[in-house]
Amino acid sequence: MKLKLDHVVKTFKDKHAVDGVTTELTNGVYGFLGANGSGKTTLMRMLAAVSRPTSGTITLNGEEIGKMGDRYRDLLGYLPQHIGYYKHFTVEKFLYYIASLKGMEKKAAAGKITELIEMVNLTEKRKTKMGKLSGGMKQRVGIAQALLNDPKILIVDEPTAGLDPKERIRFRNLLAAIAKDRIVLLSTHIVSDIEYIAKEILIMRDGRLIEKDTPQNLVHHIERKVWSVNAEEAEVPGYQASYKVGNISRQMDGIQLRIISEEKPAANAVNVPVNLEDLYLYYFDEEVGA
Ligand SMILES: Nc1ncnc2c1ncn2[C@@H]1O[C@H](COP(=O)(O)OP(=O)(O)OP(=O)(O)O)[C@@H](O)[C@H]1O
Repeated sequence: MKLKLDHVVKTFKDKHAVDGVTTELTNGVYGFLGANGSGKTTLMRMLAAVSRPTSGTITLNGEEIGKMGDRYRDLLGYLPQHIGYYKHFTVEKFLYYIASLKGMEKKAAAGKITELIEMVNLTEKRKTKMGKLSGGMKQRVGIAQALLNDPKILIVDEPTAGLDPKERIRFRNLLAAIAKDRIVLLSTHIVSDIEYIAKEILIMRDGRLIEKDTPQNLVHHIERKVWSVNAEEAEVPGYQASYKVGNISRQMDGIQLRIISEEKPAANAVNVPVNLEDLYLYYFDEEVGA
């Protein structure tokens, strides 16, 4: 299966929220990484056929998704950034409700719901009201509802916002397992969400796709640009003014700064192994995602 984007643009008045994205996606997890406002949600909504491109095309195996109508929706599972959960519904009732909206027969839905509740590890909570679940549990119900129709394309927009680290790991593992024979598109600004599971990372900035590569290649790309520097407290502001500074660790014998720089930033600077958070800092000159 191949999802192809060709010069996709979405404009709101004179704002180019998505500005000419061209790429191809096949089975596996793709992590869309970008700062707030970089256009991830706008792109996800177009991929979910909730909105249409202002110009450009999105095709699935050569057919424009906007023209496929229900045939596309039947292949699609979508967990939007904000989803209404009906807090008085139990987990099970909520899933039956979504299944009926998707046009599933009750009998088929029953088997699928049991299977999915098990898969997202909520069997003990199936009779619990949605309002009583933690954020992570709600997101897992969100994934379950998106998987009801056994979609071949799963789109999840910022799924880990508000989850604690343990819930994030669980969610990540769940997506990795799901992605075996599906296209999974995940948008996030948290590097660790996709570090281990993404086949490729797509970096978005100002509506544009500025990089698309495997995590390993992206890291390799900045290999000689990540430095560790020993400094005195008084030197820290100077480094911060001149360089992109990541971690600052204060130790017994001084301060260690992690610096992203094309050139060696100090005589005592040494190159250190790169991680994806360095990548985020390299591309987005701002605070590193949690
Ligand atoms: N309906 C709209 N009307 C006007 N501007 C919009 C609309 N939707 C998005 N935008 C603008 O388009 C840009 C991209 O927004 P988008 O929500 O796609 O970014 P994002 O990367 O998903 O950010 P976030 O993580 O904050 O959701 C932003 O500047 C946003 O203000």
